[in-house]
Amino acid sequence: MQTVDTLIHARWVIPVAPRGVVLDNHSVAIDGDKIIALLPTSEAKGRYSARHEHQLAEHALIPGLVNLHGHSAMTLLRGLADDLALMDWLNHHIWPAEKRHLSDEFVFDGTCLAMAEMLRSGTTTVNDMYFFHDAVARAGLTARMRTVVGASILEFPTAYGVDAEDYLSKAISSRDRFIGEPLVTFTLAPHAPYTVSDATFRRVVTLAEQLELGVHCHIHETEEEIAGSLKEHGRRPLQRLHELGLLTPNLIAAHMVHTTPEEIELLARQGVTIAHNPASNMKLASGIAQIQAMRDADIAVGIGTDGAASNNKLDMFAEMRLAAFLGKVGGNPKALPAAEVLEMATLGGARALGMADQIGSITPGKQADLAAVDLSALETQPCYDPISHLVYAAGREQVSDVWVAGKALLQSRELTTLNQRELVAKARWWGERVAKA
Ligand SMILES: CSC[C@H]1O[C@@H](n2cnc3c(O)ncnc32)[C@H](O)[C@@H]1O
Ligand SMILES: [Zn+2]
Repeated sequence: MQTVDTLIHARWVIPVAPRGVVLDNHSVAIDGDKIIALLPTSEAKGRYSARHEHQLAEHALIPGLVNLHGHSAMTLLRGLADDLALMDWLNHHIWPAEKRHLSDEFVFDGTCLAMAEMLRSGTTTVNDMYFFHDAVARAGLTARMRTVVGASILEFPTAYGVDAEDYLSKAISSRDRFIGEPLVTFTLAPHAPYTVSDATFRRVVTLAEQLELGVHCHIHETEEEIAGSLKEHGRRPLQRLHELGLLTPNLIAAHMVHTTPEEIELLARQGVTIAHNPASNMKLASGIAQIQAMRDADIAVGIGTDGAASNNKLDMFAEMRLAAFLGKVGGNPKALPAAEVLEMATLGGARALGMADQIGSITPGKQADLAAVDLSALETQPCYDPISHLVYAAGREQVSDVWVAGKALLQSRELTTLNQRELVAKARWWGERVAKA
């Protein structure tokens, strides 16, 4: 008998790679931060003894979900401005509120609140993009959630920086302070083609190459963005970014709602990856991204929630369902089937982040980032196909347990690293200040 840290016995294990596989009555053995074995429960019980053993008799065990595009701290601005188009929402509501209220403390508290919500929804990795990068990283370390800190860069002053040089230097020093933290990594996050100059994009390309950092940017989110670029630059944003050298496999393009067939070919040729944000794209009336066409072109696509002020949930189960449904509204019911959508929400995100060797599937040798979903609820009975239920029927409240790097962060729906009561009290406190101003 080999002693390991944790043994999880599940009714179903859905490893995600290979796509669509459901393993009945299987177990996952974890030692330290890694998955060391995936095997039938009958064999696991004879081969391993464990310090922590979990019987998940009616659960599906899946890789932790990867939220490929978020602005975590915007939980504290949720519900402040709804039913608006993107630029009206940003210019007249969100940017003024961010200018008035953002601080290191606001971003730390808002990000912890978001992480609590995400962990309770089975999300184990967030690819964030916001201001006060140290606060985001500290929240990730506090929650022990896998965090990719998108160090935002734009041209105009905010509560965090004065100009592009200032944001860039803050990005680099934040990244230097957290080097060596296994759960925290950085990307450079130029906000969007309409807020970042050619010169700054060129600096981002050079720095990303020098420091081996990914790049995360909102691109082709609205028709207005494209019209503005044609007027100002004489070309569509994607063409402009291509000429500036941005289009590489290191780029995560968030939204990419409006694309021509030639642009999909270009994205595929350049190896750009996409963060699909179905709820935010619908709520801001931005449009429907051509995800099936992108998948047909072999583009890596992951799924994101965007911020809680434009979604208004941080619920990857809701996003999976919407992604599958939006895939079909063009008339093809076979577009984006459940198994492919689950793959997008896990391995697709991991691929986009360049982390597919570490996370995104239940594979021995990878990090033990896992979520257990209790399918015994009446809403998910009977169960012919757990992948169908995960995408089409289950809700985030059915997530019972979550592990990141082998550590249990949610146990029977109780958070272990974050204090739920404190988070609620702080959210109320911030809410009163925001409502007053
Ligand atoms: C530069 S960091 C984040 C910056 O982006 C704003 N934001 C939030 N959601 C969106 C979106 O869908 N498109 C563009 N910008 C967005 C957020 O409020 C911050 O100012
Ligand atoms: Zn966004």
